[in-house]
Amino acid sequence: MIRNSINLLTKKLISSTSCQRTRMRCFSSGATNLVDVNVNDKTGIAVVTLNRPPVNSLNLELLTDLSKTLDELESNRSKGMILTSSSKTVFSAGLDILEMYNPEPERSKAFWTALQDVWLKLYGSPYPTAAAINGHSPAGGCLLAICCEYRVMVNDFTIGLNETRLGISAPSFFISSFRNVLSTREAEKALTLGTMFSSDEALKVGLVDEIATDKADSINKCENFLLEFKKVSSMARAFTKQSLRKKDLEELENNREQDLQLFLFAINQPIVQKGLGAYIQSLKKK
Ligand SMILES: CC/C=C\C/C=C\C/C=C\CC/C=C/CC(=O)SCCNC(=O)CCNC(=O)[C@H](O)C(C)(C)COP(=O)(O)OP(=O)(O)OC[C@H]1O[C@@H](n2cnc3c(N)ncnc32)[C@H](O)[C@@H]1OP(=O)(O)O
Repeated sequence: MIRNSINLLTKKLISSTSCQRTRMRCFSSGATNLVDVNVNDKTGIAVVTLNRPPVNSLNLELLTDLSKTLDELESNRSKGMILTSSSKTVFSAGLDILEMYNPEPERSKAFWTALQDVWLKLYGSPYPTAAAINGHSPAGGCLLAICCEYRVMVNDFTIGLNETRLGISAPSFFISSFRNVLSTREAEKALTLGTMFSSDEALKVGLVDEIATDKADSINKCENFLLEFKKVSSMARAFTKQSLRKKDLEELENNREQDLQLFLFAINQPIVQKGLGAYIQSLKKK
C-alpha cells in the first residue's frame, strides 16, 4: 500500500498541472447507505458520515463500505476528508461486539481484515483528514478519530481507548496510532488505565485539537484546518505524512496474518466469550 501511494505521488508529480485543474464530483460509497459521502464542489473536501444507527458500531458491512469510500477518495484525488457521524450523541461505539460474540470463522476473518484495511487506508491516506467528533468515541471509535490528522470534538462527550477496562489489550495498530497523537508517557498512562477522556480533558492532553459547540461548528473547524493545505504542495504534504507514519504502517502490513490470528485466537477463548456475553447483557440492561 505504501508502494502504491508512492507510485501515485510520482504519477501526481508528472501530471501535477492537470491534477490541480481536476474538480471532484459527488459519489456514493456503494450499494448500502452505511456511509454517506458529500463533496463540496467549491473546496473539493468530502464530508464522510458514518450512518449505522443507533451507535455506528463497526461491523463488517460498515467497515467494508468505509474501506470502499477511502479507495474512492484516493482515486478521485480528494482535497481532504472530514469524518463524522449521523448520530446526535455517538461518533462511533467502536467495534461491533456482536462480531466477536459466538464468532463464525469466515466472517470473523473478513471482519478483522476489513478493520485492518480501513486502518491502513485511513492512517496512510495521501489526502488530509480530520475528524468532527460529534459524540462519544470509545475504543474503535477513538481509533478512527486518531487515524485522522486533526480532531475537533463537540463538548460533553467522551473519547479514549478503554480496552483494558474491558479486560483486553488494545491491538498493536491501535496503540501505534494513539502514540502518534499523544506522548509515549500520556499514551501509556491512558492505555493501561483505559481512560475515557471528557472533551475538555482530551483537549488538555492533546488527544483532540479543538472543542466545538455543535456538529456544524466541528465540521466548520475541520474545514478550516483542511483549507490551510491550499498553500502547500499536495505531493509534499502527502509524502511527509506517509514518511512520518511509515514505520507504523509497515508494522501492520508486514504482520497482517499474525495480527489476524491473534484476534481469532483471542475471541475464541471461552473466558473471552463469557466476558463478551456479560458485557452485551450489561449494555442491554442500561
Ligand atoms: C468488549 C471486547 C472484549 C473482548 C474482546 C476480546 C478480544 C478481541 C481482541 C481484540 C479486539 C479488541 C478491540 C476492541 C475494540 C473495540 O472497539 S471493542 C468495543 C468497545 N466499545 C464499547 O465498549 C462501547 C460500548 N457502548 C457504549 O458505551 C454506549 O453504547 C455508548 C456510550 C457508545 C452510547 O450510549 P447510548 O447512547 O446510551 O446507547 P446504548 O448504550 O443504549 O446502546 C444502544 C444500542 O447499541 C448497542 N451497542 C452499544 N455499543 C455497541 C457495540 N460496541 N457493539 C454492538 N452493540 C453496541 C447497545 O447494546 C444497545 O442495543 P439495544 O438497543 O439494547 O439492543
